[in-house]
Amino acid sequence: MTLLDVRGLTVRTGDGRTLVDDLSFSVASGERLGLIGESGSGKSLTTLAVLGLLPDGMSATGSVELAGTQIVGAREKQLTAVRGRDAAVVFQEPLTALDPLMRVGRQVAEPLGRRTGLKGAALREAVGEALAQVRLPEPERIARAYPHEISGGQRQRVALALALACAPRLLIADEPTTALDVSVQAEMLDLIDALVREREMAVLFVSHDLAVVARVTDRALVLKDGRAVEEGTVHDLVRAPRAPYTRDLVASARTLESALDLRSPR
Ligand SMILES: Nc1ncnc2c1ncn2[C@@H]1O[C@H](COP(=O)(O)OP(=O)(O)OP(=O)(O)O)[C@@H](O)[C@H]1O
Repeated sequence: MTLLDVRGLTVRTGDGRTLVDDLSFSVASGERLGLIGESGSGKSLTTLAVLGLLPDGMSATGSVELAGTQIVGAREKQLTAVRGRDAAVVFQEPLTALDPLMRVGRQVAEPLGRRTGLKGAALREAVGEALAQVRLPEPERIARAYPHEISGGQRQRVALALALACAPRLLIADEPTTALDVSVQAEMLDLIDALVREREMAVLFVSHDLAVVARVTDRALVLKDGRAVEEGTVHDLVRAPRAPYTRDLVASARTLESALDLRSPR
């Protein structure tokens, strides 16, 4: 069943510049799609348009159907119902999702309580479980902490717990590991992979890094200057890229890889 169906999505600025141009793709329930492209290619604007969160002054045309709701032109009330329940997002910078003045546990308790109806001690226990599920050590301590009192990697796990608290059918992850140290990045990717598998969620995974996309998704759409240049399985994109731009992406990912090979014997 198609969960997200994007047809002819175009995003323009108030002064008429086209930033995303006639983009079409779909994600089925439980499927994982990567959006890949260099900085400025329109990946973030695409994810924001999917959630009806475009910045003021920008407008979307075309069609974005998320679990049967048309997002383009939807009223705020409809959008509020869809966000969280049908799709939740993890951004590159976890502080965009977290309130700096609220303890972590309370922030996770809000959506969790709304969805499950739990209160008091039962809700506190569920919050602890939600934090443990994203493999946070000492979940009770983390629950009592303010966002600035925990590490960047821990904050990103909390942001993931927050997104998962609503049990969304689609997880949108927009460069969720780009701001993290390389060692923490790999753990985060494995965590997303495992949680998505357990919960049979669909994923729209955005990254400029082909190696990162390859780790989490099976299929990817390559974006350049707001347009789709190629779509296919990650396997085919890597083995036999058709568009020159995809070839460049694969070549630069390989250059990085071979730099590692050269260094390893030393
Ligand atoms: N609020 C805005 N006002 C005007 N132009 C914008 C705005 N946000 C993004 N853009 C422009 O739209 C284009 C696409 O931006 P977008 O953030 O979607 O790219 P991206 O692929 O996600 O890149 P990055 O990985 O750097 O975030 C870029 O040229 C960017 O400069």
